[in-house]
Amino acid sequence: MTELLTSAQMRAIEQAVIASGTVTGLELMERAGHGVVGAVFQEWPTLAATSHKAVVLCGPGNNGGDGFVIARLLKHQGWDVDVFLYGDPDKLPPDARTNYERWCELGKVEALTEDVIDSYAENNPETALAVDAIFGTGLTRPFFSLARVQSKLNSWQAGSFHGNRPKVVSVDIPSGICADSGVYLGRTGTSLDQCVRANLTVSFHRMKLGHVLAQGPIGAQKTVVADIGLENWSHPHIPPNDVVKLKTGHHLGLAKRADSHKFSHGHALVLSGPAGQTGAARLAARGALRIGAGVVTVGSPKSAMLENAMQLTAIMLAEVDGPQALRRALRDARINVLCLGPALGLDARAAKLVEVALGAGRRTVLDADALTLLSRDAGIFAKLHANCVLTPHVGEFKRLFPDIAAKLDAPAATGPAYSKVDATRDAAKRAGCTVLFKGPDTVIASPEGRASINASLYVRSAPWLATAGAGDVLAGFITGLMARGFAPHDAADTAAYLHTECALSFGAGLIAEDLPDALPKVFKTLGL
Ligand SMILES: NC(=O)C1=CN([C@@H]2O[C@H](COP(=O)(O)OP(=O)(O)OC[C@H]3O[C@@H](n4cnc5c(N)ncnc54)[C@H](OP(=O)(O)O)[C@@H]3O)[C@@H](O)[C@H]2O)[C@@H](O)CC1
Ligand SMILES: [K+]
Repeated sequence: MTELLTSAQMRAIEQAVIASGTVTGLELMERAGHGVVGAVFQEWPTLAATSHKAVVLCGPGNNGGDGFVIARLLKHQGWDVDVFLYGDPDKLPPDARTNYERWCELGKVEALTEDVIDSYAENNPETALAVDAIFGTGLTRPFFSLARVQSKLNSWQAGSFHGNRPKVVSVDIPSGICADSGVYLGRTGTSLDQCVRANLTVSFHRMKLGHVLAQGPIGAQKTVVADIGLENWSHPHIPPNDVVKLKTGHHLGLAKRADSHKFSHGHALVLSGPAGQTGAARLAARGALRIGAGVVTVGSPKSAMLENAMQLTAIMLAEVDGPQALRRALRDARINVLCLGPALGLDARAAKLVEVALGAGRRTVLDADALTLLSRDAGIFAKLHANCVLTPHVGEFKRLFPDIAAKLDAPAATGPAYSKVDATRDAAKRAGCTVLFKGPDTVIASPEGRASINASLYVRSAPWLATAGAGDVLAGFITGLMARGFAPHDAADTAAYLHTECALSFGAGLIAEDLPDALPKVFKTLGL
């Protein structure tokens, strides 16, 4: 796990460390500049080998201040550096102003206007590096007057000026992206083309939420984090649940004890749909078994018993034709988790099964059709409890929480914009249970405000996961982990992490059946 910070949290950390007297804001800015230059040289060793030409675009705040530091450091290494400033130098905040003045001893500063890039790119084809230090975590509203600068920077990088393609590095976050939401703060209806698209983004201390949410990763392309010496100042006065965690492969708690037996790892019951619609439940059941549930049973309607029996081996089969049968099955207290939804159906039987399952109060994963049933019946929705996990994709989320989804979809005119984390937290609070809101930026939130993200982004990008049945397997993974005793939130974020790892491990050509079977290899990689 690592933390993803908001702008306000980053500012609080920065202010606390400065107030402690251990470091000044100016020193932090210097470290930030060094961090960017170091990251650039590491990313492109040819740039480190000899001096080149760079253009540094500075904005009116401390992001611009970092830009002046970078310009100075490159100049000291023999680079030819041109610097542009958007805004009035006299209005720069103190540390940025100091670095502006230090730069002025080395070179000139020209005004950054809308048309700068056109003429600059025409006249400076040898430029190897463009530094985007226009706005960072302080961007709170769209900056219309520079919209052309951003889009021209993108075309330049794409080679539209005589084929010259400078590398673009964004300082902290691509200018235009809201650091708290990843939302591009642009003119309504403008395209993302007008957000800076970097080749590399260098953030400080921790990634911000905007690096993994919404359009942030499209702008950032690749994000690295520079250490600016704030490590022991993680989050003073910031309540732990306010800090969003990015799931990583550390401390997943997946090892099994040598002296355990199958029932110490729980018994999951996955309810199947009618004949002809049984594959999804079996995918979920296989996922639950592979991830380590001790026993998994598919509860099948009478009509589908033969169909299920012909395709199940290690997974058990029980006839659960309707709500009465489910009540009977639940007399077995060893069944500690239920999974409902994958191709369950949308008829009265299915609705009744969801109602009975929720009434049992056991750990319950609700996916697919079960989510649609919840969105149709407020009475059933009201039965959700803290042991449930909902796993909506964006369409299901819209049906379940239409007002929250509308707020998330509304074009953002100001920052911090309402984010997917905000939306998932609000949804979890309303539902009274854990919500896993799927996407490349899967957000998991619980009613008390805890939130984490599984990012299938950057080097973990897993486009082959967009395949039929992958969601059923994810529901099964969560089910299996809850059977093993994981709390709902932990089960959901660990399952989402492993789901992506399975896709990455299998690679191209992945179909849903491959996901559970990729788990042993993933476990081995994790040292299990
Ligand atoms: N935190 C740390 O530990 C460290 C932070 N560091 C660096 O500081 C950066 C944060 O600096 P920051 O707070 O000064 O914000 P920044 O992004 O430069 O912009 C704010 C300025 O832009 C203005 N402005 C905003 N929107 C606008 C618009 N649409 N159009 C026009 N103007 C607009 C806004 O004006 P205002 O809203 O006040 O009117 C204000 O003047 C951070 O990203 C990192 O790079 C590092 O040095 C090391 C340690
Ligand atoms: K920037």
